[in-house]
Amino acid sequence: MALLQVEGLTKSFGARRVLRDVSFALDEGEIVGLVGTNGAGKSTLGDIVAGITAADSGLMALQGHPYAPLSTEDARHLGVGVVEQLVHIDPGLTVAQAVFRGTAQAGRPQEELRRQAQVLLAEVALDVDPDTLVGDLPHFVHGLVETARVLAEDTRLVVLDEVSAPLLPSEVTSLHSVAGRLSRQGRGVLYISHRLPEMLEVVDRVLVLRDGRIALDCPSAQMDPVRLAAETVGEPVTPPPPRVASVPAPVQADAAPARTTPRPAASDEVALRVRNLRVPGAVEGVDLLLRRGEVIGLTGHRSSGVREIAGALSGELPAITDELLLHGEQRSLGCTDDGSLALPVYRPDEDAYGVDPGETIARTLTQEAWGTLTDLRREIATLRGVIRTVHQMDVKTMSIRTVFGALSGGDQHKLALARWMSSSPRDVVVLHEPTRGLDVRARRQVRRMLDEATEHGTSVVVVSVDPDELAECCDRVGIVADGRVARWIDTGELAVDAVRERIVEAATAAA
Ligand SMILES: Nc1ncnc2c1ncn2[C@@H]1O[C@H](COP(=O)(O)OP(=O)(O)OP(=O)(O)O)[C@@H](O)[C@H]1O
Repeated sequence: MALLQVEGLTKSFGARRVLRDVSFALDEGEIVGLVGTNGAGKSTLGDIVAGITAADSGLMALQGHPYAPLSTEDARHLGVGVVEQLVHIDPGLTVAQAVFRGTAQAGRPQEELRRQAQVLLAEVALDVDPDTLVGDLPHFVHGLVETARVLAEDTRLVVLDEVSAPLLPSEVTSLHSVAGRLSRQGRGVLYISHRLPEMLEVVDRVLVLRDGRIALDCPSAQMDPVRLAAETVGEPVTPPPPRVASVPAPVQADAAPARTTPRPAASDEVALRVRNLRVPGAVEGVDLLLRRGEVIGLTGHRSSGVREIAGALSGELPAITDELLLHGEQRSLGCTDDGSLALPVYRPDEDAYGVDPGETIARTLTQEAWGTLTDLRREIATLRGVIRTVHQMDVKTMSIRTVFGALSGGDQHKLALARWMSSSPRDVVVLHEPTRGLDVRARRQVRRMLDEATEHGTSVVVVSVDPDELAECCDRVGIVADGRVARWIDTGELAVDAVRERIVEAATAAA
């Protein structure tokens, strides 16, 4: 008997029919991957299973009994837990209180909860003091706190909605160990992710949600990331084009044969030169050279200093250098005078991206104040621009008057990034995880956005945990360890998966 049986689920939001006829089964001890494009309805399906939202029609059964949860509490009571894509935990709670909130143990003495929380946090490989306030934790940790909360309960089925999205490969491995343990205990896991190569390492079976239906239900052993990406979007997916080398590169055994429209090479002009960058207690002496039109990546473990390097460049952290040149001009760091460097920085997990979630797509993407559009031709051009962006980014919506907050997580991120890229000065920018939570097509679109920006002379520093993102977007990737760049990897003429492997290897070796 299946642990969860789903038959003919449908769900619409207004005129948008998201789930048309979804049927699948998930067995005890099975880890099942759920993939689909942004806005395909993965979270909606996960939310229905977890009692967050109700289906319009269709049936579910849990261990053979009719299952129609009225709320998350109801679902939890029946043995179904969820870690939502956008985790909201009261920042005033301690980690121990957060782990046990809403559970049967919540009323137990604090010291007991503290001890139990420590065990659960170790299980999700989270090295934080249970007395830490949630508000003092970095955002990426919240999903792991929620995962510990699910473990605290006697759940039979767990929905993990993009929990891996902000995690380093080593942290994803720990998450996978948790999923493996759940599976060995006979519990089921519905695992939603856009990080396909990693997902295929842990799931037993993969479901592709397309056009409101399960378009493919396939054992993971018969699937590879490229085919899965194609199944997700319903057409073949070409790898992103490489940078044109200014000097022809020697042919490599793992060179990518099929990439055709290359990104133009960066110019020789230096956009940013940093010598001996130091951030007290975190960065020991980093040299950076960023050419005009170049995209460099930086990655490393949480304590490697990578975030602090980015923080220093954006002027958020006090730092010192022996030399700092921005387009040949001497600059200073970490001070507030006119000569200080404060590179514009984009982060996907900033509160609602600085966007009002109740504002329409049209207004969100329109840079001018709405009331000032008095010239009809300009107004039409502006709205055309909005529609073009929505199309290019493949945003699933019925109208540009849809409010931003009603879009799927990935669609929100795409538009927020497009808005940010078009508004910030096109010079040198820092992007944190520009493709986080995006489907393969949207990732290509972001890559095109970066190509366009670099063609206009913008130079980019990408800070990321995701080896695929770094391999797809960057010309060079610096592996940061112990406050220094331990190694640079040239993505040059290599195939994306070969670059990815090198990044993972180098990052693991440097950790
Ligand atoms: N509360 C809501 N009100 C209106 N529309 C909604 C609501 N929740 C979801 N939708 C719409 O349902 C569709 C599916 O959203 P969902 O979040 O399930 O997609 P997803 O596959 O999880 O996407 P992503 O990969 O971007 O997270 C989207 O078009 C979204 O705009």
